[in-house]
Amino acid sequence: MTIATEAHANIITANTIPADYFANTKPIIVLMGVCGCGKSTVAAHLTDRYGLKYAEADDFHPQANIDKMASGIPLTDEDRWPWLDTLAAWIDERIAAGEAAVVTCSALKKVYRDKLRRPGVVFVYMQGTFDEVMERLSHREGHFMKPSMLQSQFDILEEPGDDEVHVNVHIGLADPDQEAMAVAGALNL
Ligand SMILES: Nc1ncnc2c1ncn2[C@@H]1O[C@H](COP(=O)(O)OP(=O)(O)O)[C@@H](O)[C@H]1O
Ligand SMILES: O=C(O)[C@H](O)[C@@H](O)[C@H](O)[C@H](O)COP(=O)(O)O
Repeated sequence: MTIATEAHANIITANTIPADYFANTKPIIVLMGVCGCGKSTVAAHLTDRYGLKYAEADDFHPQANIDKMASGIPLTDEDRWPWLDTLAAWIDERIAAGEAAVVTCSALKKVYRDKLRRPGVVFVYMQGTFDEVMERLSHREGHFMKPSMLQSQFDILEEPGDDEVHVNVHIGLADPDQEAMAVAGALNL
């Protein structure tokens, strides 16, 4: 059980999860947003606390995609479709096994999220300004995705709409554990 505090409430700026959404399904939490917004960090806190299965979408990219991004070239839709399909297959396995899970995936466009959308899937959108995310990215070391790629991610970002089951997390207000607790509170984990 999560004790949500007032501080946690400020971090969550939208929540469109229907009251009975998890009545028959376990939550599949897709942490989404541009590179460097904090998806993997929050995922680590959530999986530690709740023992959830975890998929990092970067691990599902073919090497060619990683090499392309590492050389400073954004992926195209064609690069992304098969990658999203393998991730969707992983989600289907969790649903078939009745397992709750966390997935970290940029899922920047609605059509990408449509590939992952299933009953029980909730998108947790980590929302920040370019400057807020750049501040985080500029301190991250040892990652193939360089800060110079951030603009290309914002260029194609489509924020989740009210017709999508999602929670918005306002980044930059709290440390990662508090962000994870806020997410857990919003999802009633
Ligand atoms: N709540 C936070 N406060 C401050 N820094 C954070 C927070 N969450 C993540 N970071 C830092 O921001 C950087 C990017 O986070 P990361 O989890 O790698 O993002 P993503 O998985 O979305 O690319 C990392 O250096 C991480 O330590
Ligand atoms: O669709 C894409 O362009 C890629 O998925 C891209 O989003 C990349 O994989 C990550 O952004 C880099 O990894 P982090 O998001 O973990 O920084």
